[in-house]
Amino acid sequence: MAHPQPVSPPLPLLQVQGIEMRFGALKVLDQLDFSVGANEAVGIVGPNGAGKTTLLNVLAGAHAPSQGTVWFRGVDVSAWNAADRCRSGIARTHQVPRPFLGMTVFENVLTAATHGAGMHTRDAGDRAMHALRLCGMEALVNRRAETLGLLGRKRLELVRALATGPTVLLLDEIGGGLTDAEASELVDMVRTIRSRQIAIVWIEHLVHVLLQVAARLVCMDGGRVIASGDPHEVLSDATVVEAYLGGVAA
Ligand SMILES: Nc1ncnc2c1ncn2[C@@H]1O[C@H](COP(=O)(O)OP(=O)(O)OP(=O)(O)O)[C@@H](O)[C@H]1O
Repeated sequence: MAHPQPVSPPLPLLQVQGIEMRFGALKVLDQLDFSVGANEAVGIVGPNGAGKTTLLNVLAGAHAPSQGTVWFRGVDVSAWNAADRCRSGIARTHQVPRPFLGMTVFENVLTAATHGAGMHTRDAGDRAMHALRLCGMEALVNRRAETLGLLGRKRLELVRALATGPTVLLLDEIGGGLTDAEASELVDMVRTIRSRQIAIVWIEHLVHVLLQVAARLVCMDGGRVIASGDPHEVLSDATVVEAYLGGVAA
């Protein structure tokens, strides 16, 4: 009789293990472990200074940690820089959108596809238009980025990240400064992106916005993960309530 083969759990898509990140004497990430699975949507919350953006920078290759390993699709990418990681499928947005202000919306997205993803101009043009259409920004292609308001710049930031062809998208507080109605538009865009089987890691202080997308919530404090799991369970965890919610349950 054939014996059943042991089934190994799927490898995480993107994973960090034992990460320590210091800025001089300040230890910002402390033996941190974190992972996101293929197609997963993970939200990250935590008090100011918890190390959330620093973690995103380590995942994206913008910071080289003093210790620890970063794995992407089972490959050790710890020594890869941000450009190499972007080309391999790790895209990110910044807390403050950074479009090329003098360029049009289309040129901004095209540049993401050519420089971020390393595509040739013709393929990059198709990729850029596809990303713009997917996110409902095709009517704005000829607008100069400097004429866009905050929501428009945030939407453009998302489209630029999408145009690099990511497998995982790292979002840093894209909801900040928006009204609830504007944040809903971003949520719709992120959901559309999710529907293309792109994993999401989203840092956000607007928890009610984050919960519309995140299937798992991670709470960080003091450079460590203090809770991870079902969002509502994490938000009622006593350690999270104390560290993040000022002692008052969400
Ligand atoms: N480049 C840097 N040089 C020195 N210190 C830094 C640097 N980047 C971050 N820090 C410090 O590291 C700590 C963590 O910062 P980080 O931005 O990762 O926190 P965060 O959890 O994202 O906070 P917030 O919610 O306020 O954005 C803070 O004390 C910050 O001042």
